[in-house]
Amino acid sequence: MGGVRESRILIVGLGLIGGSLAAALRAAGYGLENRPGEIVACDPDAGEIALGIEMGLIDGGDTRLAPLVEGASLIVLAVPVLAMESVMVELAGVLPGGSLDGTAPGVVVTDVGSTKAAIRDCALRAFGRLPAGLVLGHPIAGSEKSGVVASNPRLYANHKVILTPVPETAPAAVDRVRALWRACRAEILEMEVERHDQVLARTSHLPHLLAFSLVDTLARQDERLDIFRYAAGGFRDFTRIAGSDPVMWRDIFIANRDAVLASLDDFEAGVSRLRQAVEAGDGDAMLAIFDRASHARHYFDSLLNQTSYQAEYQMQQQGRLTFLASPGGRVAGRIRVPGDKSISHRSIMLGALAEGVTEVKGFLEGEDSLATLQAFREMGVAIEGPHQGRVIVHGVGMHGLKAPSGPLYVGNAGTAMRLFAGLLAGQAFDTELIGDASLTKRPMGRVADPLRLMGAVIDTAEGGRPPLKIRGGQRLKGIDYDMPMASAQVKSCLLLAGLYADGETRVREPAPTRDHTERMLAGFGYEVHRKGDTCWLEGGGTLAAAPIDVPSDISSATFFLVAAAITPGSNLVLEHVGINPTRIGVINVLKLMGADLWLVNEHEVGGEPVADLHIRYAPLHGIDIPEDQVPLAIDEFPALFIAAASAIGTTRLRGAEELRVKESDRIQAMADGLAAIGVEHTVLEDGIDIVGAGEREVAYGGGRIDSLGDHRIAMAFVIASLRAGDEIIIDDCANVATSFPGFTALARTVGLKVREETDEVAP
Ligand SMILES: O=C(O)C1=C[C@@H](OP(=O)(O)O)[C@@H](O)[C@H](O)C1
Ligand SMILES: C=C(OP(=O)(O)O)C(=O)O
Repeated sequence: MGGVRESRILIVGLGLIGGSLAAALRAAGYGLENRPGEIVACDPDAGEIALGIEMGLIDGGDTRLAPLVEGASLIVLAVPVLAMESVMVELAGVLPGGSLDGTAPGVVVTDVGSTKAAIRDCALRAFGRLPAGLVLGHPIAGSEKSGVVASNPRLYANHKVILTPVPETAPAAVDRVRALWRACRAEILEMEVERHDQVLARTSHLPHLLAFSLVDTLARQDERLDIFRYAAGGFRDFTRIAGSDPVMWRDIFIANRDAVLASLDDFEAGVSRLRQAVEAGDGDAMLAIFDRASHARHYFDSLLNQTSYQAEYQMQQQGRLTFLASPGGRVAGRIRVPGDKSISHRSIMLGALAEGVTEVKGFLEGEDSLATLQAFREMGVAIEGPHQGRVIVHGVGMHGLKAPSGPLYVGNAGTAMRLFAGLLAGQAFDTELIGDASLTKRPMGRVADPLRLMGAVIDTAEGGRPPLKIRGGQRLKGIDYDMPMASAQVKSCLLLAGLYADGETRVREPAPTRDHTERMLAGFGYEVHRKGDTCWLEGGGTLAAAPIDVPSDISSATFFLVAAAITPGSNLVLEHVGINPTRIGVINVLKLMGADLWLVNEHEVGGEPVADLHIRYAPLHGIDIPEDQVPLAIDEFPALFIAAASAIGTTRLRGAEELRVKESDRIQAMADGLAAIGVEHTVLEDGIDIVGAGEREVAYGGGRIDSLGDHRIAMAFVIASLRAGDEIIIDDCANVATSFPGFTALARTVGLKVREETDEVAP
């Protein structure tokens, strides 16, 4: 009976909640056969006690509290919220002084009430202080059924129990209550009292109030209850909880009055917005609301079921997805990798700001671009899809975005955060941009500083890191900006802010960087000028929706290009890959190294050139990578390092310090991984020298790699397995879903021997 060391548990109030607790403890073996432990219950209804004994849930009970308290080590108060005070007053009278001081073997008291501030205040009145042995708690589980007869031993399994200890609570007492709920197989969280009440007002109390009210309203309108005969599934689903215990719910609404009223105000405002949309026949507004709700609902589902990439992302937070790549094999076939991440982000951004409806094909359904999509939904844009790469964005125009109700979360996506910074600096409302742990370490001063020169008001955390707090309603003015680094994200950020600025915004880049923003703006009818290293636009124009066909991402294709380039016997075609001249550094570098690589079927889709890339194995040679290729291949270096490790001779990279501020420090992360598989190298501040394997068939060993949650590090070492002598195990890989969902499955179809392993959830 894992961890419950109580000699006697007293449950006060033997209804569904108390009875189910007894049933769950019994199911876990507590007090059964010759194991120690006893469960007793107090209830004003002697019939419930008798039933509890008959059902084998409790060993004994009484309608009076005092006789049961002696000998009880843990007391669980499971009475309606408004009955708590009288029970606590009685307890304070019968518990010997000092027994609730939180020290072992003192008594611990906990409760299961649905509101916490009111019960804490009761305790304060009853005991004259908050005893150290009192641990307030709330199992988020229930049923519309009531009474001990409805007890269910599985009621709490995989449900959350929120404990709300206060500063006075003894940690040892919290541990004992945790042990109780762990035995019921519940998931235990801790929260502050006030926060608990606000959260529950929204997620539980409000829906119950609505269900009671809807059923009552309809029942009044139809005294003979005829309409219920015709009620469809939707009615049944929505109103199931209106069958819940009335006394319990009256007490909850009295006890949590203020938080419930606040959530009801929000709800009424929401209903009235929807009412206006229905009244005006405003299909776009309705679609925006329904679409946002539908996606939010699916998101909750996937979180609960732990199946989607959002859940994978959660796992990644705990570093639990591992790739295991067996050595050897060769690559052959014809594949299409997912859509371009940079273009996907921009398709949603410009589509949202355009007049009209933008249809997107080939959209990357990866975590990064989905974060951008979700952020626009939160700013009131109706977006249909994605369904198999198709997305329909109902543009709201340059000034149609609405203030989101909370911070915008962009996950792992540097592109999203930096481009949003510019776009949001020009809005009338305040926003906050937040990201995951990796993004929170990345530099944002590079966008915040020039945006401030334009008149934007932006706060960052220390060292110019996220979160970014952007004050709306500022008048922006165009600037002439010399970028200190070659960054397409900074350039794009400033151009997007420039759309809202007075006059011209000019950006000079020290080396050419990807120009998807400029091309797409032009495709949406917005004039962008370029002369030499400078591009500029004039603020105040409008965007006209245009269809977008997103090519396959050359950065994702790179892993397979390198795979084929390093593996004898390989022959592979990658279809419909974007070959924008500002992105083809990897093709140039591989060709310089001697790769047998050529392009077929070159054509243009929606302003972006594409081609099928054909590659066959040919021995690679180490080279000094030309510095002008660095920005054109910036995301491709992790894979190119593997090409270098498999080549004949040494490859030298310089001028690539930007690699240190990506999802990880990619120079160091790759160097550590190369060291783990025995590849000789020298790390420099702005680059690396990598000594290739020469003509050896097995180029290096196997080993265990930490991807540091960086998708490109993870995928690079999967490719390395083709020339490894032993298995390569790569930890912390869930972030591969940010840019390349389905990577391992696609890799297997062309001949890689890679599988995924997910650790069990730690208790
Ligand atoms: O603009 C873009 O879409 C991107 C620009 C590059 O970042 P920098 O601008 O920081 O070089 C690149 O690394 C990133 O994956 C995508
Ligand atoms: C650097 C990358 O992306 P971002 O900056 O958008 O996080 C990348 O995908 O390699």
